[in-house]
Amino acid sequence: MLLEAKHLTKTFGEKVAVNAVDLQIEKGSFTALLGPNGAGKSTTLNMLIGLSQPTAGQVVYDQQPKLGVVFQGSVLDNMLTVRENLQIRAGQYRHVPADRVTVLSQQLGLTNFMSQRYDTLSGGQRRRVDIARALLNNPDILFLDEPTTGLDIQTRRAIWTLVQKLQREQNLTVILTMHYLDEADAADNVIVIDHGKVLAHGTAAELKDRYAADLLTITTPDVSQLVANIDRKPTRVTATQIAFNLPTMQDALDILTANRTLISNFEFRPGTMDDAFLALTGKEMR
Ligand SMILES: Nc1ncnc2c1ncn2[C@@H]1O[C@H](COP(=O)(O)OP(=O)(O)OP(=O)(O)O)[C@@H](O)[C@H]1O
Repeated sequence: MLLEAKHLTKTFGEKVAVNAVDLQIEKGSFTALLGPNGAGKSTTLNMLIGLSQPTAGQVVYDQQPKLGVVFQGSVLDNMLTVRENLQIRAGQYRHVPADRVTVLSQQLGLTNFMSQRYDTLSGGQRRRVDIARALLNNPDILFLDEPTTGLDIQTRRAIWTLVQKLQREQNLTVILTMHYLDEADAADNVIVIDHGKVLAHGTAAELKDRYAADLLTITTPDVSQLVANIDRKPTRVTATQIAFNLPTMQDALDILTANRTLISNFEFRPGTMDDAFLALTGKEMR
């Protein structure tokens, strides 16, 4: 185990921001802390990186791994170019190889805008530079606090591809917080947090299996006959449609085959991370 949090707790006055959170992080894994605004994600992250002291509980690191952190707000200088920013930061570490900035700029696709001032970059370009900055000291664990918030969908995908590539190719351990549920698919380990507590954890597929039923919607000329035929409680019935939450796709196939003649159309949708999140927290992702 590379990193373990035991009963991690943080209170601000009366407010319990993080409540006895247990976490286990394996080397080379990709962990996503998922939760709505105010769930306690950033507070947890800040304790893991040592920026904030837990009120109770502890963070235990195996050996002394090097940490890289991408904060929500950038820590780079707007008035300097990308190259200047990275070189100045590289100079603040000991033992950073002379070609590190060049290597990272190639790896992260920054070469075209190295001479551009940081404040003239697009959101996605900035985020890539922020990630390069966090990788200067060749960290064992990369922490990212909501790295894709505020970016458009294509840029978000590009950032995910990049982070996954770093994880796979360099066996980097990645821990991040996120808001967009569809992106949790990339993680090996999704930890759903709300009100400072871990509500569930597992792979995205496990969470979907456990908390997000598949949805079968059938369009039929005879709703009442179909209701009578099927020995399950529908989740929704209209004049022409009937919908069921089902544990597996096989259940959907059974219903469709047995009622073929009554079906004019159907839609089958596997459970999504949004469904799982809704089931776990009782609220839509904000
Ligand atoms: N320094 C502080 N003083 C008082 N309350 C705080 C402080 N920092 C965080 N909190 C509270 O603790 C709770 C958890 O905040 P935190 O920033 O960890 O949430 P989050 O899950 O990261 O939310 P977001 O997705 O909005 O960033 C919130 O209710 C927040 O208002």
